[in-house]
Amino acid sequence: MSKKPSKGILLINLGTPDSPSVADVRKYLVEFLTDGRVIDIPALRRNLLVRGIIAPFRAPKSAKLYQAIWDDKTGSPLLYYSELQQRLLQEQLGDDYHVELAMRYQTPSIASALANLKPMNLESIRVIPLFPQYASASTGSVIDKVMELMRKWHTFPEVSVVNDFYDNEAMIDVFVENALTHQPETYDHVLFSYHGLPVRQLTDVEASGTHDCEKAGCRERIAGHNRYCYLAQCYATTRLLAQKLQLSTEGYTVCFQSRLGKTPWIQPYTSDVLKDVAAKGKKRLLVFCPAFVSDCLETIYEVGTEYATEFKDLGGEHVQLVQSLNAHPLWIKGLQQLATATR
Ligand SMILES: C=CC1=C(C)c2cc3[nH]c(cc4nc(cc5[nH]c(cc1n2)c(C)c5CCC(=O)O)C(CCC(=O)O)=C4C)c(C)c3C=C
Ligand SMILES: [Fe+2]
Ligand SMILES: [Fe+2]
Repeated sequence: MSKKPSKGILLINLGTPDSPSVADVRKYLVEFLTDGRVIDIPALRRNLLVRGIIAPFRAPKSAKLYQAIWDDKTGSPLLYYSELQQRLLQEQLGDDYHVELAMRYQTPSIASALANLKPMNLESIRVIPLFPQYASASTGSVIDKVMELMRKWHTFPEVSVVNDFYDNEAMIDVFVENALTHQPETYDHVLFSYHGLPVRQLTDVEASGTHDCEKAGCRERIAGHNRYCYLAQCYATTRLLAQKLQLSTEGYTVCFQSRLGKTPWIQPYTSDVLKDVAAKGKKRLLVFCPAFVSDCLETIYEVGTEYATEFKDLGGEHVQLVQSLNAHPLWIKGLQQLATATR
């Protein structure tokens, strides 16, 4: 007879449309982009902008991109790999644990995952937002939503949250192992391309509300004052990867992709870096996307197709995306460590 679980683990990733149809992509974009932590402008303006302009114009274009990465059998790569991670982590943790998966936007929802966990009368629930580096727009939004929903519970198990894991050893080792399958020494340059963010979303990283990455030295070090700065965490992840790969500082560049809108986002932008490295005569690029634990639209399409085409148009020869952590057994061990560690 199998034991009743006493501990709950809630894995939460960003979310993906239910299908690559324009209607489902529009529904996804509306839910995602009307989140005040993602587009951090006053609610009325945000709603008008997203519902009236961004979603109607972006949905048909994004739907085409989703159609390009959608698998006939397994659907969205992000959901496919997230479900695999949930299943494999459950197998790894055994009967004492119950592992749920949720998406911040669309399905499976955080509300449904919590509704599954609530009647289990668990001793503890650990929430693991699947974003290695902390940002208010990603991890912050997940925690906000979980708190909003759990606030209504009458009794609480012991609740804990993993707020970041930018230096997780298993994560670093899997990216390195995946890169080694491509013989990194045969590339002219390495890019570490992270998801971008509007610069203004980093000012509240310090309680004064005046955090400035250049003054705080976020590209060089991570310490108490910039502990929760997304940019500082991206550079810290990069230093660990570069060290393990024995890359010289001239051999790689950190950059930020997926910019939306006209306000300044954190720089350098990946598309500008592609121009720079092409102008320097580099022909073969190896690209890591260490802000994602699963391959998704931003890795498979934006890097693997869009940036690869852009680079070739600039005179480059080849862009090789390093596969994400996906269902790598060592990453499942990394998840197990995040699920069980007390730190
Ligand atoms: C203001 C806009 C956006 C912010 C801020 C933002 C932050 C952010 N996003 C991720 C992770 C993912 N984003 C993905 C897709 C995606 N992101 C935005 C916009 C912002 N993201 C849009 C509009 C989209 C949809 C696709 C498109 O239309 O271009 C994905 C992929 C999802 C998938 O289905 O495959 C991920 C993952 C992080 C980690 C983050 C903050 C650091
Ligand atoms: Fe995004
Ligand atoms: Fe910073």
